[in-house]
Amino acid sequence: MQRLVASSTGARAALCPRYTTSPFFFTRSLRTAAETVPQSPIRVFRAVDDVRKWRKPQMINYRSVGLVPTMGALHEGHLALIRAAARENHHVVVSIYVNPAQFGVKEDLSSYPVTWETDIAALAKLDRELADDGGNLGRISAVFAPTTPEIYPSGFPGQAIDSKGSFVTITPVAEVLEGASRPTFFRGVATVCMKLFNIVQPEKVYFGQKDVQQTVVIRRMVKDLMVPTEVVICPTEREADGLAMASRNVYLGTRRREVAIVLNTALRAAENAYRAGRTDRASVLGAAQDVCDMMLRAQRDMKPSERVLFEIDYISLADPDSLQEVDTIDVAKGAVLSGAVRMLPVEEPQNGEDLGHSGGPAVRLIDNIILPPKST
Ligand SMILES: Nc1ncnc2c1ncn2[C@@H]1O[C@H](COP(=O)(O)OP(=O)(O)OP(=O)(O)O)[C@@H](O)[C@H]1O
Ligand SMILES: CC(C)(CO)[C@@H](O)C(=O)[O-]
Ligand code: BAL
Repeated sequence: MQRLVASSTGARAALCPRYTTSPFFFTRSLRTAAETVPQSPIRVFRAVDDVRKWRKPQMINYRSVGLVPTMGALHEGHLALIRAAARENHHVVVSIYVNPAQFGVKEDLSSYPVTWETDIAALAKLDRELADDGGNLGRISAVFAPTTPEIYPSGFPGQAIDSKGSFVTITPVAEVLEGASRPTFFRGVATVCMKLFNIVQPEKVYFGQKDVQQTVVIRRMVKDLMVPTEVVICPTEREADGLAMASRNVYLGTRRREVAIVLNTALRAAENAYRAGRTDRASVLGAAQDVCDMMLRAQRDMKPSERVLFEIDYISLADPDSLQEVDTIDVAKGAVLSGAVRMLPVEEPQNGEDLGHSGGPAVRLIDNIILPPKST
């Protein structure tokens, strides 16, 4: 039988079994319970220090960690990266952080989809799947979802081009293509990725081919700044019609979703030209341009209440290492075909029409196809 001790601690012990007269246990029991994703053992870390405390023993015990950086609004593309990381690492850490520094001042930071509850439910479900599959080395051990003051301890430097702060810049590869349209984008990406790599200290980091220039920038950063991690690139996951999965697809709504395939259709036409033996820029990119022109003409022939207009930002044929434009494809190296399209808001929205997330603003989508080397 438990004896009640006549002290204030003892009185509390009678009311609540978590309190005991042992000073050691008393101290421990007052600690806040670690946050986890509901119905899963996945820890949720908000603070850099907590990640470091968790990481240290893994390092001492030679347990490998794979990091999957994301901005949340998770879809199958993200889950494929996590699956790849679980196959190759004892622990997977998924970061979810909408990094304001990579958004231009006029970009969609304020409306970027934030779906924390569905994201963590998807992670819990995937983690159970990973546990049941004997082919995996590890599972999802943690989600790192920091706040902006945590990630920018000296204060957030701002989103402006001339912001002052501690930045990582990777030039010239970050200045072309996406970097030309979004001048602060890769400065923000490289800076936050360097921070994430320093915090988590992963053996491997996982990125999607969908953001091809990002993969080139991160590889270059890791190489030039001697970051001790391996960059793994996973293939682009696509919808059934070929549209690259992307968090921003939720902005599209039904009408624009059908036409959003234009970029992938154009890139595939260019790929076919290469496969058919064309290596000159005019033929390869001409095939893509023809598709864009034809699809835009077809939309312009429709009523404003039914059509979808779009603007091609760029379609590029570039060297795979430098991302500089090429006039002729060096078949020993192959090339990167990439592009960006701006889907304009629909005209004359109809009553009850699904316009997409946040009322269907203009949305910029990217895609790419790697043209592989050919043996001569
Ligand atoms: N369809 C996809 N297939 C494979 N990887 C993807 C895909 N979409 C995104 N990723 C990768 O997931 C990681 C996190 O990307 P992010 O959270 O920005 O999602 P996103 O879908 O690219 O968002 P956005 O719509 O803003 O471009 C990146 O490495 C990105 O390349
Ligand atoms: C790599 C990344 C998570 C950095 O914020 C982001 O650019 C993304 O989601 O691709
Ligand atoms: N995946 C790209 C993130 C961005 O556009 O900000």
